[in-house]
Amino acid sequence: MRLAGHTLGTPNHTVPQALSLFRAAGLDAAEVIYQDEYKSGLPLGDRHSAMEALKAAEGEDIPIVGLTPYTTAINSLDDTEWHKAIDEFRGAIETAHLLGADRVRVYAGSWHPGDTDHGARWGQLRKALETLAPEAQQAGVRLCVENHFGTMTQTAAETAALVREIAQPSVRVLYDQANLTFTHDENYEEAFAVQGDLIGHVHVKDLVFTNPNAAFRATETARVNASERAVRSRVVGSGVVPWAEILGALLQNGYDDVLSIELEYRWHPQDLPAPEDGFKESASVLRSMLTDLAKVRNAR
Ligand SMILES: O=C1C[C@@H](O)[C@H](O)[C@@H](O)C1=O
Repeated sequence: MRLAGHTLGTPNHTVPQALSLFRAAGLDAAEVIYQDEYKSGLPLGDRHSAMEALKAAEGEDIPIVGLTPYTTAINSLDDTEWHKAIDEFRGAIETAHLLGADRVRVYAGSWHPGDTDHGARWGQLRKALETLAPEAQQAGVRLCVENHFGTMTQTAAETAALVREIAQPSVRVLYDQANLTFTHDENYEEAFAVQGDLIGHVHVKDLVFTNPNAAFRATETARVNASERAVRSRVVGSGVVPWAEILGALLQNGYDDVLSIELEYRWHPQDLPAPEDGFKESASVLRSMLTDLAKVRNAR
């Protein structure tokens, strides 16, 4: 497996500074946010910033393997909004190609309690992915639909259903067990049962519950706001997500690729150590879990 740092964890670093931090933390690669006005991200369609990031990535020997747009309007019923969202994804695919990154995160539109027209919005989402899939394929990029609250694929079952409906190799699942855990959806065994064969990318983070019985609620998509949280973010290995077992299940399902460490320092810095320490600790915990798994496998 290759360990990547996600720039969600480095809000106060420019992209080149974040790449240097990831190298110092012992990581192998980077996933970079693709969004305007975020210090640790690449602005939409900004070729110059992308080329600077590429130069820094080559200098640090930390390849940028993924981009993370925050676009949500791919399930919009408004034609202008929908086309704008498609164009944003086209920009992300083109930028990923320029950087040599082979994956782009996809939010399955926007979907919140009380929203209506599920069928029509799902149709727009399908149309968006069917439009973008061949373009992504051509660019050597896979579109990874995340298990994510505030979208139409909060659960693993919904994510798998969408990806199976699209049925294109360039559209895969972005597996995020921490999201599934704090929304009280599938546990890892249930998640693998429905989407284990579809995984194209993985986000790694951890948490503890402050109130395990509180029903999940999020009015936003990019984050759960402070007043709605029933969890605290933790460094991988010090929360409730069973990462050693999940890594074993990933390998068993044939996923031996990037694990992207998503320290949620951008949103919840009070819960986490400074990124310099948080990424180093995460890398060391994950490497030790992987070493233990390799020992067990070799002993068979
Ligand atoms: O799983 C996630 C949690 C959010 O905090 C973050 O903004 C988002 O990008 C994500 O992937």
